[in-house]
Amino acid sequence: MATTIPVIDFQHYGLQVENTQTVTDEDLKQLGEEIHEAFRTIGFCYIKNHGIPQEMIDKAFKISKDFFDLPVDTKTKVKRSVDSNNGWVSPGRESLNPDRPGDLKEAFNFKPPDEKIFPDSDVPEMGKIFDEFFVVCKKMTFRIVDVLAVGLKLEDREFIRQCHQNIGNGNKNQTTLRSLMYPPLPTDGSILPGQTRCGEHCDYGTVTMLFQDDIGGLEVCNTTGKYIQATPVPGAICVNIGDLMQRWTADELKATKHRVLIPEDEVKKNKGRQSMAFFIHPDDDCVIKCLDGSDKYQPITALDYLNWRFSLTYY
Ligand SMILES: O=C(O)CCC(=O)C(=O)O
Ligand SMILES: [Fe+2]
Repeated sequence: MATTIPVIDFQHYGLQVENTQTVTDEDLKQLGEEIHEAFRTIGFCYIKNHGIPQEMIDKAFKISKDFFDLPVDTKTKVKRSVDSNNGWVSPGRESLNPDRPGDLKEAFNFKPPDEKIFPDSDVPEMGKIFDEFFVVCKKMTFRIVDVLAVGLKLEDREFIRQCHQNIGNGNKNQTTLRSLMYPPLPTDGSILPGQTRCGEHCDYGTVTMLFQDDIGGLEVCNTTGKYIQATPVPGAICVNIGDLMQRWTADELKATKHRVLIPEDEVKKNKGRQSMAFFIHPDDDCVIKCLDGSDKYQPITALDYLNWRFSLTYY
């Protein structure tokens, strides 16, 4: 029974390994087994030694903070548009658990090549930093799905990677970098009953990479149905499976519910929290058909599936 989130060491297949030809089958098999076991049970793992430079992560957090600190009027100019999902999502706009009041968070979504979404005159470097970060996250995605293909014992080890070829081309793939800000919590009693930082939900896509600051608060539902802390592990990325991957693998892998509650600790309550999620989706026209041939779920394109999920989140 999985009651904790395992840490998987990517030292042999992180981005620091430039020439992947040198990676042994044995190393890949080991990683494949570890990631498969994590996603088959708790649906989450941490990846350490991933090779994404810490400096890049820090810069993306810093520039996001500069953005969220802008006045509401300025942020409103780059508000999320329904047709692209890109842009600013204002506080309370989303309830990831529709049974709860609006989440106490704001967010900024980016999917290239929509450069016009950045508030260039107010935060000049934002577009460049997000672009660079997106590219490196894409590279890391391929490492993760390669390992997953090995773990799933797919005949074609490149199959999942090929289904994600168009990441970064927003006209063909919906993979999105989302920066999140959970502001310090109001002390004036305005928090509604049941309101939280981020309601219980599963992610929609195949895989999510989550970068979080050191405040913590993310909780993951383990196999016993109990929520456990996904305490930030310095330097590690928190990685999880989304509903579409569960569907694709005919429930062999598990998309796990997670949430961010209001901290009980007064000091943490008065602090903001930041995280960044890279939500990975297959190419829009990729038909998601159960990999085991069971047809447990009807085949559906990645885009149709995502649009259906969005229609339940935003109304
Ligand atoms: O901020 C976090 O730690 C989690 C955010 C999350 O789960 C999401 O946006 O889907
Ligand atoms: Fe999530």
